[in-house]
Amino acid sequence: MYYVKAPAKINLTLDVLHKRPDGYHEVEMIMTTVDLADRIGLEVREDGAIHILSVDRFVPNDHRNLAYQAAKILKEMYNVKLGVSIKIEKNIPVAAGLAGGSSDAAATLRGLNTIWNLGLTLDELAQVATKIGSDVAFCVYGGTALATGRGEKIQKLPSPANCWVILAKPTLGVSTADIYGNLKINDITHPNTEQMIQAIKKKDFELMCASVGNVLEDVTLKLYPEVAVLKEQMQKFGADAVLMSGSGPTVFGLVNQESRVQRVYNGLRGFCDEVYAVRLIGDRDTLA
Ligand SMILES: C[C@](O)(CO)[C@H](O)COP(=O)(O)OP(=O)(O)OC[C@H]1O[C@@H](n2ccc(N)nc2=O)[C@H](O)[C@@H]1O
Ligand SMILES: Nc1ncnc2c1ncn2[C@@H]1O[C@H](COP(=O)(O)OP(=O)(O)OP(=O)(O)O)[C@@H](O)[C@H]1O
Repeated sequence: MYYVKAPAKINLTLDVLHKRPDGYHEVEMIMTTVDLADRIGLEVREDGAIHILSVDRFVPNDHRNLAYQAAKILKEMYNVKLGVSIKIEKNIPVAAGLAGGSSDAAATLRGLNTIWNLGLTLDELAQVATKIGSDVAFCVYGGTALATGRGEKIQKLPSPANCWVILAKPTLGVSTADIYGNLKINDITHPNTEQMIQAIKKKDFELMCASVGNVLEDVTLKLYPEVAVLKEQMQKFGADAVLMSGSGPTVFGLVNQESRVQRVYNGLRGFCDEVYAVRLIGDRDTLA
């Protein structure tokens, strides 16, 4: 079995510029990977079939799985005769705003490139990724990046100031399409993406905390008030910056002092079953 790591992402910023004629939203967002990861095991099959093995009851075991779709598209595009068995060990919460499915698909692309001996570059794999979902291209590279277009155009950024990330996921899943669908374009407070880029380049933790922003947050908070409560709790327990990731409902807190990590983590455990204290990975080389 050949294993590949599929880390979760958080959005340090997420801005929407306008709605496009194709129904997608033109975005400008900064994403970075954290060290909460699924593990994808791949085994070549001589019969050409694609099989998914997953024990998580929320993760589909068939063609609906994004890892399955990744294998199918890659196989068709490059006329591969071999098949694959894909084992998914799920650690990233599902439908959480952490790109779990997208990262599984991206890891599958990277892994198949190796075990099917395709010799493709990451840029070529990212092209394939855009056919699977908007977040998959970013997940092919990992690290930290500015994503534009519908999320598939990736410009690499250096890794930000290192810090702890507390993730808290309430027991509800959200539909990304619903959240974008409820966004009122004329009623948006835009985050300062340029300032966040400067904060990352200077490895300035305080400026990074001052620059976080996600225009989807208000939409999700209105639909699910429990997410707002979680945000307040995270602030109260002393995180330096608190934001919802992606379309939610996971809320993350940035903390740079190790002594405060435990306080925020323990405080939230009282309110929320799924709490994780992880570190920013931020650097794409860690995927290699
Ligand atoms: C919320 C984020 O996760 C932030 O990173 C992404 O923008 C969404 O990425 P994703 O889950 O990979 O999204 P996709 O699977 O491509 O799209 C799901 C649905 O979200 C909406 N969608 C997604 C991306 C985008 N730029 N505009 C949209 O309006 C569309 O209704 C689409 O049908
Ligand atoms: N490998 C996979 N892991 C998890 N969910 C998957 C996978 N493949 C397909 N799905 C489906 O995708 C849905 C969304 O799951 P996912 O965990 O990717 O959401 P997300 O973290 O909100 O993604 P994003 O942040 O990219 O919007 C799930 O409800 C599930 O049915």
